[in-house]
Amino acid sequence: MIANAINNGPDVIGAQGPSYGRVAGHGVDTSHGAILYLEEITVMFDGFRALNKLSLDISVGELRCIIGPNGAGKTTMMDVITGKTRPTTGTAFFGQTMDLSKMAEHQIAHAGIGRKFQRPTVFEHHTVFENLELAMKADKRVRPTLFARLSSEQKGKIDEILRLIRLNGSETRMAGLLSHGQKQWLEIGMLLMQEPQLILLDEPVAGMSDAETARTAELLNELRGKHSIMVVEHDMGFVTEIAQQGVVTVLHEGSVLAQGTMAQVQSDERVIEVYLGR
Ligand SMILES: Nc1ncnc2c1ncn2[C@@H]1O[C@H](COP(=O)(O)OP(=O)(O)OP(=O)(O)O)[C@@H](O)[C@H]1O
Repeated sequence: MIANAINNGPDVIGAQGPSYGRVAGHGVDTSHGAILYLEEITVMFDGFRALNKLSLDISVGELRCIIGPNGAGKTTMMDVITGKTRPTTGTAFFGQTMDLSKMAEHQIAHAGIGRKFQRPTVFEHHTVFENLELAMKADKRVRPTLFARLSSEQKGKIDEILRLIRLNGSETRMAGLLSHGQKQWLEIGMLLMQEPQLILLDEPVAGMSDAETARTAELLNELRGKHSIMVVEHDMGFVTEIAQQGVVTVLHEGSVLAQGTMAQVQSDERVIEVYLGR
């Protein structure tokens, strides 16, 4: 199945854009316009339905925000997408051909789904630059060993990402000395180094200052259209900033309760009742 997908060849969109900014490629067949299809996914934990016939599609280049009350199933959904949790029933496809339920976690990561967990996990005893370099070299598609010199193209890519994550000028700082927000940006940069086709961000602004949250919104708005991104977040101000006119999905009790623009879901009585009106 994976081999077939790879044979479909690259599907590079936005090749004029920045080198990290490829929306699709590396063999993901997105010919029907979607990068992710979840269909009727149910996850049972000891008789409890964490996901209940959840169906959701993400389009190529879309920035999708997922909101919903605690326990709605948001993390479980990301666990299904990344192979950490297997669906009890239902199907999950990456592009047209990759059946995520048949792939191991490392295969899914290698196929191009990158996930950032809530807590930053940077290499604290390495510099900002080294963290980005290590992320690039952890990418199995890149051949050189850890000790190989960086090509000018690779250096250019790191510089571009440093600017994007607002850490240019801080490249020689130890990552352990960065603020919480800067560590989160660095980790987003490390994800971008690997050019994932789909990026999953779990509560990226939790614990950030207001200024850091605003800069994170700017950062995500810069990534808009260049990557397919799914963001789970409780901070409604932040979601409003990044959702713009795009689709926001509200999860509740393991399924989609409502879906639409931020304005539409904010005025939906059911959403107010179970989440926003609390
Ligand atoms: N491994 C597990 N075993 C049993 N129940 C689980 C397990 N993982 C999650 N659950 C339950 O499944 C439900 C969905 O949890 P999940 O963490 O996906 O929700 P969430 O929407 O991410 O919540 P939050 O906003 O608090 O992070 C919760 O009721 C949770 O207690």
